[in-house]
Amino acid sequence: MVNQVYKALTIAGSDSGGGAGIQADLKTFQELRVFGMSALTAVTAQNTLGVQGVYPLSVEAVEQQIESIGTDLGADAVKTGMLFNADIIQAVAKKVKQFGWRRLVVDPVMIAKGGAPLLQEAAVSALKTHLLPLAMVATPNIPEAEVLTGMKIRTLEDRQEAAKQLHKIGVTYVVIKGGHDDVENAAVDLLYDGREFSYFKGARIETRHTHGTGCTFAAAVTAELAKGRSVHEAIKTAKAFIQAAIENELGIGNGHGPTNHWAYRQKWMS
Ligand SMILES: Nc1ncnc2c1ncn2[C@@H]1O[C@H](COP(=O)(O)OP(=O)(O)OP(=O)(O)O)[C@@H](O)[C@H]1O
Ligand SMILES: Cc1ncc(CO)c(N)n1
Repeated sequence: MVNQVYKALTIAGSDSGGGAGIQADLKTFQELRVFGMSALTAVTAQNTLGVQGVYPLSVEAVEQQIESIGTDLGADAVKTGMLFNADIIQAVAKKVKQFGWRRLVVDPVMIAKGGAPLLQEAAVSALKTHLLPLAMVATPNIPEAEVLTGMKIRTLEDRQEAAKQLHKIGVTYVVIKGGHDDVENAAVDLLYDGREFSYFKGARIETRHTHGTGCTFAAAVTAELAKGRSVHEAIKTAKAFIQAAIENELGIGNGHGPTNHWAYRQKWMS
């Protein structure tokens, strides 16, 4: 007998270097035993040193890929990453509504670690108007939460206030990640569900190999949601997944290397 197959779709950009974007998402889905599908929004020429080129796809190409998946395979959960421009964002929102996808994780990717823009400035308002209100979970890092709310986030109280604002926009569960906030050698992610705050804490690891941490974390949340887990459970697993992936660095490339997507599985096998 075939076990139940859970399916997740990622709508994002390709990272030729394999550490972030579509590649990180599909690897993470696979590691968590979820069948991964993809709709590409852009191709990036990228490695551990930076982004050398960004080549967006047409709106038609994005829509058709989603249509092909939605009309046949279906998806138990959907993640968005790099969407690049307002037209693509609107098209993705339209398709998410068309197929009634409720388990939607929006990772509002804006800039790569080296500073290269992965979202046009004019597209921020499209994200707020069209896509975030459909999100079950949104996973901004602190700089992204600042852009989305127009706030400066310095303290934990600021982060809580930003989470409340994003909840008002229509995000059901807001996660503001703490990778950029060094508090007592910990990396603490905050979750707001509209009523209370929860905190997911991990030891901060001193490493330069953090390329794709955000994509990998959000992909792990998506995979767990595809299996029907609660948002709290999904974030707990995602935090353990990214912690193992950062701790067991691969040390490849000459710059900010990728995380280790198979570390979490090895931890349970050894
Ligand atoms: N040095 C670190 N040690 C431990 N955990 C970390 C570290 N850096 C990031 N994390 C964790 O990794 C996850 C992703 O967080 P981060 O804030 O780095 O995302 P991001 O900035 O969106 O990543 P990306 O560079 O891929 O865009 C979070 O769970 C965060 O707590
Ligand atoms: C394609 C792509 N998506 C997301 C990120 C953010 O890590 C990246 N560097 N590249």
